[in-house]
Amino acid sequence: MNEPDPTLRPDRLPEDADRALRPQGLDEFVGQAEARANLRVFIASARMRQQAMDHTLFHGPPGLGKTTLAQIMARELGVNFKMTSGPVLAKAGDLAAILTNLEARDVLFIDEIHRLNPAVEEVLYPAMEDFELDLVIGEGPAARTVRIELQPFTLVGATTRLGLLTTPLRDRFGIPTRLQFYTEDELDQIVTRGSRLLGIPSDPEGTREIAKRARGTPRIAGRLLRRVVDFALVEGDGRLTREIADSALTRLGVDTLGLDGADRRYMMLMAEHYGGGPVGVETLSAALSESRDAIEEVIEPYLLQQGLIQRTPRGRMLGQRAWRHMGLAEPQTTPPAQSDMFE
Ligand SMILES: Nc1ncnc2c1ncn2[C@@H]1O[C@H](COP(=O)(O)OP(=O)(O)OP(=O)(O)O)[C@@H](O)[C@H]1O
Ligand SMILES: [Mg+2]
Repeated sequence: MNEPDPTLRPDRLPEDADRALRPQGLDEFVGQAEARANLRVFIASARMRQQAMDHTLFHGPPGLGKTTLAQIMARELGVNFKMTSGPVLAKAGDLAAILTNLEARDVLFIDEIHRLNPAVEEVLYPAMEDFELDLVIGEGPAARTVRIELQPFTLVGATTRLGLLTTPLRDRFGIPTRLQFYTEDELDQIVTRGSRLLGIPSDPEGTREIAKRARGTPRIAGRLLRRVVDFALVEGDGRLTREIADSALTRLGVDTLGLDGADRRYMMLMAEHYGGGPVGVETLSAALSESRDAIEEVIEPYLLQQGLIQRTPRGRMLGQRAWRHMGLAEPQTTPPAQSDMFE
């Protein structure tokens, strides 16, 4: 009677559950209301004018839907989607080959665009601005430039590090769009939709528990949902309940704020070794054996958004909320520079 329905076994879940959960159109895409409303207008306008949509840059922490939105743009524009990434484009010729193969109005998506090699970036400027390619043929005094006309296209760039983009590149995007962390309600909708797509019955309190602990990030919500479903099938009766979600997430080391082991290690280090800061990011990176990039791109944005840490000119500081969350007493000696901050 309590045997799980065999058709719901985890190994019968869609092969690529990540792809299965990916929204296909703007209407299915939850959250980012402002970005979505603007994109809807720009897409409709480009279609009416029958022109390539303006170049678009998505920036924000990982897993918030940059790649998904780029794919949706191509689909809604009714054009091809070509995808590459900054580190993959080693030589100017690599990019030239891709650009010359684009059809009119196609979307070219370059992920991690802050990691473009400068020589490749040079090629991108005239391509973005005038749909032209200036290729240097030969070397030394015999070198000459040939100009190749390109089809008008839309470049969609994505980056987790806006600050690392060069100004000339950044300025060539007509539509810069910052993606925000999702609210609990939005994540709840995403989880509810996900469990429906996976064929798993869910209680509202069950999906809510995952939403609360998804770190504001749809990719994490999807991953946690799949793990909770595993527990629901194997240890429960196949239903996503609050109890199952809570016990599964706790066993996975995801706490009530959605923080994981890396987040807690970061906060505990600051509390126990640096009295709550200020601490420089290089120091934290060395002590945690985490790359500076991982700290700045993955760990810190959510802690900052949650008011668990602050960034000051002298380094990172733990916020009051972090001390409370860790169940530790905040040291009483407030450094003078912080004395104008209210308790
Ligand atoms: N608004 C949304 N609604 C539902 N699911 C979403 C939404 N945004 C993202 N997702 C899901 O979250 C996952 C991550 O999205 P995506 O790959 O687009 O993130 P990203 O911003 O490109 O991340 P990265 O910076 O790591 O490349 C995907 O599986 C996608 O289906
Ligand atoms: Mg991506």
